[in-house]
Amino acid sequence: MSARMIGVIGGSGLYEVEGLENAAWTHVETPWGAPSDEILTGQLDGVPIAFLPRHGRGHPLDPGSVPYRANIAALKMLGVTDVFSVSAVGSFREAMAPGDFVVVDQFIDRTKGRAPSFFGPGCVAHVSLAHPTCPRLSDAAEAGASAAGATVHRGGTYLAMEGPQFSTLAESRMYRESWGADVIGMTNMPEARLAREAELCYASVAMVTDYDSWHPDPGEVEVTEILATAAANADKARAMVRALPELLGAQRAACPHGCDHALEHAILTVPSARDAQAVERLRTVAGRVLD
Ligand SMILES: CSC[C@H]1O[C@H](OP(=O)(O)O)[C@H](O)[C@@H]1O
Ligand SMILES: Nc1ncnc2[nH]cnc12
Repeated sequence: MSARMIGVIGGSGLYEVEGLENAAWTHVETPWGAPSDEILTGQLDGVPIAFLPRHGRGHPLDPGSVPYRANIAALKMLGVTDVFSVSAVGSFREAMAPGDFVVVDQFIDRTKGRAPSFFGPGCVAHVSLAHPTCPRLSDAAEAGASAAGATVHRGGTYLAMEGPQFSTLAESRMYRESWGADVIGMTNMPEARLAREAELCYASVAMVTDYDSWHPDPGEVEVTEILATAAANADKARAMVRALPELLGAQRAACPHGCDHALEHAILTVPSARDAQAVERLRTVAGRVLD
């Protein structure tokens, strides 16, 4: 067993959490720059917790400008072991209605030009991403969201689009009918990839805010509708976060799904061929396998 620290990345409509003991906003600098904002640290029920608003307080960052590598690296550097990502999404399924929560388990990545990896020239690694979310954390997310009174759907495929514009009607129909996506958003990729590379357990809680553009009613996505639904959901999201420490506990057994050992056999570059600067940067997220 080892000490647990819960990380929460808050999406559109969730810019802070309440009730933390010893709450403090902390600046963290990483080899990949500064994260989206300062990180709110403290304890809930005796469990250390770190909260990061993905778009920054006041929402200055669009989905393509979010510093995904710095965000994940900063959480790792603070000692976070388990990451809950909270996001606003459009729904491709009638049954996943605005206001519902979906505990996502798969992704389709349609983002463009975002740095997808901590690794690269000088230190090459290939981690498995067949199962990009952690079932143990997803169990806790599902239980926490249910306890918060949300209607929760367990499992779903999140299509990550580049944005910032919403999808065309043709894209929306294709993602829904041909690609089998269940929800759509703009931020869970490369976030989930990077969490895996940093050996962090990662669960994604998607809060449905709209039916994207495939649905005849209303037939268009309006950001005002999204923000109104996200604001109405924010209390449930905060209640879910408050439930997590008790559900998970302060001590953590190794992940039965191997998230915390994802890099075990992933680094291909032999020590003698590694770039010293790349390795120095990587120590913050992959020190376990580099030291
Ligand atoms: C506010 S509308 C679009 C915006 O909302 C979602 O943000 P997040 O995933 O951080 O909750 C979506 O991905 C877009 O960034
Ligand atoms: N319909 C939608 N498309 C992309 N991102 C979203 N976030 C919330 N609703 C969305």
